[in-house]
Amino acid sequence: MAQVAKNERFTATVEDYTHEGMGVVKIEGYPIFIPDVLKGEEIDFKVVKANRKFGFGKTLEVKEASNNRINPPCPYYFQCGGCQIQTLDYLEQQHFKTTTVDKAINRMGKLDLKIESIIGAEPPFNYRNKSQIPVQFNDGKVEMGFYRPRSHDIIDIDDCLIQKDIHNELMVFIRDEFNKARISVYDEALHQGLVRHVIIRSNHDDSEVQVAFVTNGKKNLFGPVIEAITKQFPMVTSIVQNINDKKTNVIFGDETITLYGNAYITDTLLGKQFRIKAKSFYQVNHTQTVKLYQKAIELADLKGDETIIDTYCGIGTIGLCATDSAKKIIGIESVESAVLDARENAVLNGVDNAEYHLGKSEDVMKRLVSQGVEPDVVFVDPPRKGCHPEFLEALAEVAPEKIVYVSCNPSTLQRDLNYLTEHGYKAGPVTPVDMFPQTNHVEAVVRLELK
Ligand SMILES: C[S@@+](CC[C@H](N)C(=O)[O-])C[C@H]1O[C@@H](n2cnc3c(N)ncnc32)[C@H](O)[C@@H]1O
Repeated sequence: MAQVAKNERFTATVEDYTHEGMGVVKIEGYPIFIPDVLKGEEIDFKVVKANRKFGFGKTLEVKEASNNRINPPCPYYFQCGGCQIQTLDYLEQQHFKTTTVDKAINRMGKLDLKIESIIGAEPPFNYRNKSQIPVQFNDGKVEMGFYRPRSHDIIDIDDCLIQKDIHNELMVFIRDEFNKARISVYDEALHQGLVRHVIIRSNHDDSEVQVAFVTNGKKNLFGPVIEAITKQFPMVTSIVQNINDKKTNVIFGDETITLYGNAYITDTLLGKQFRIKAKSFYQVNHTQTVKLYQKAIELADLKGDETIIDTYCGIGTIGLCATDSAKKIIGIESVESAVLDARENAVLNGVDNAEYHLGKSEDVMKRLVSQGVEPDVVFVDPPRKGCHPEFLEALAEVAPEKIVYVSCNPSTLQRDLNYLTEHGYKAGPVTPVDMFPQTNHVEAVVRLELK
């Protein structure tokens, strides 16, 4: 393999994409990763970093552009770390994501599964129903926006193309109100000042919106800001303050206080009602969640008399959407506010045979197995790091007839599918779902059945 040096210049054709959406070129077999270039493009580039096995480059000129190249529609795209693939048109984005799932599942692992066409989003903008907006004080004013890539430097943003319009309107309004009220803002380096983040979350038709102020300490200086917000935005039905006084990158702290209205907002999903508190997980793209859940429910193929385990269940959405007539629904979730929401959501939807366990899936599942629980179907929807080995062990031991695995990380999905297919299961086709257009993230869903 050739070794290249920093600042060396080359001309090459982009051969492929990394799973992060960067283009891959090879100089005598040595791979160099370059952002914002498309497969098939001929580019002049310079090497900006050369490691032993791979390097990184920066485009100097696109000599032959792909037909799928577009000008990023967002003016902040080249500074902001929120989106990674806006130079790809939506067709190419979907192609990239389908291929990413295929490579993760089939080329890196021992599996040979069919990858279905990705379930795309229309339109692929203004979908995010949750915005986590860091706040900083700079040049005599409050700034709110999103971080530059790999940094905690905030770009002051007026309009983010992937978050819903109501979020943009509120973000700009709150920033102005913070400036008017001279609100104290957190300084990360000094660990001083009050407001760290503003979190905005809305339901599908914007009839209920929550604003959460995450603060370093308990001071409540928000009276005038709350008055202004609720006067201008009557759909804001919940304003809460979450206290996070730790030196940490984790956004939420332990305590949440309701400042105005309810502690939650309510959303409708597949005809069911869901209450969502600030710290509970809820899928960020409502339209795509409906399609993802419909696919997961289709794969579960329920008859109505099953015992269902919904693990990593959040506020109970998948299990409660899946059926009106299960024998029993057992949810497992590690975040307390989500478990409390899930219990309320069962009641809200008239379901009296659901129980929710607070704890880690790996611990609760083992306990359920030792108590003799015999699920027919298990929904598994873990965070990016995938399932804990002890959870998978317990799952294989209890051996439900069907497992429906929803994943937001194809590489941990592949690892967990490998385990389950070596322990008695056969995996079906994998369906990618584009929950996060303009970013390099991709969701996927697959059914496993006992062999
Ligand atoms: C990707 S979310 C899915 C939630 C839900 N199924 C949905 O569709 O909204 C993953 C959930 O797993 C929870 N979680 C993370 N680690 C966990 C663990 N070890 N055991 C149980 N739940 C966990 C998170 O709090 C989060 O609610």
